[in-house]
Amino acid sequence: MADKVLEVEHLEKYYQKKHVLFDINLSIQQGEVVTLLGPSGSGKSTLIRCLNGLEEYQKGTIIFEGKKIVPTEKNWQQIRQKIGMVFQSYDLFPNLTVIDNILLGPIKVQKQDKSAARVEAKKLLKSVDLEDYADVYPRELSGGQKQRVAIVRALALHPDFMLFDEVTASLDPEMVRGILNIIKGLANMDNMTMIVVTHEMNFAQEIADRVVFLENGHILEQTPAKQFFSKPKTDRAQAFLDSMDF
Ligand SMILES: Nc1ncnc2c1ncn2[C@@H]1O[C@H](COP(=O)(O)OP(=O)(O)OP(=O)(O)O)[C@@H](O)[C@H]1O
Repeated sequence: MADKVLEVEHLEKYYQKKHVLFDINLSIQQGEVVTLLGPSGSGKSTLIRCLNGLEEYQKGTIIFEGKKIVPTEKNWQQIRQKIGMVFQSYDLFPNLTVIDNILLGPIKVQKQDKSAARVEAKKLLKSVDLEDYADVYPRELSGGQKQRVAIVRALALHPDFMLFDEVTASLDPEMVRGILNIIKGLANMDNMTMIVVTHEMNFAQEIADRVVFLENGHILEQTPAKQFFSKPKTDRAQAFLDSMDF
């Protein structure tokens, strides 16, 4: 049986008094691609931010590769380096060139060898058709190009686990396919474990091994993707799929 990468048990999350995640239980194996689906406001972003240590949580445990993720404890920065995250909003540093955005983490945080990290960054840029953009600033890039840089920046840290949060939501339609194809390529790599939050149902169907369906902060079902998209277990998930027009 494949190794367990992530184990979430009885997770509860509040924003002040607002209870937003309820008794979340989730177990992900190495190489598994999970899409996290659910209506707007159901808690998808909050859940993956908790998994990456970006949000504190109030109850339960998150164990990543055998280590507990607790944002208030010292070791979480180290654990987090193994988890790559790409957001809807790119979050590139505007005052750094593309290559410096990519190299910041590998060199400053991970202390990778500078010249080797640069060679690898260039290779990764080439893999997303941006080899000529290493020395430009983010403001000179289109949304799709910025998102490709953000993906490369995450990959340069050699993550074991990737989290994608609505990464095509801010993009013009003609940019979306290119980004989805890159993620699809990653999903097909052996041993790349990922959680993808998306509203692109055809894409979710193409890449997912399993669907986790969230509503109002509760996991209503966790179903193999094939089954989910042909006949989900719950009426709520069926209603969600019916509303998605795909
Ligand atoms: N920083 C915050 N402070 C207070 N409440 C928040 C905060 N962030 C999110 N929420 C609330 O938590 C709930 C879950 O939000 P979240 O963004 O996780 O949902 P989502 O499923 O990712 O939504 P969407 O698909 O629209 O991005 C919502 O009710 C939201 O209003």
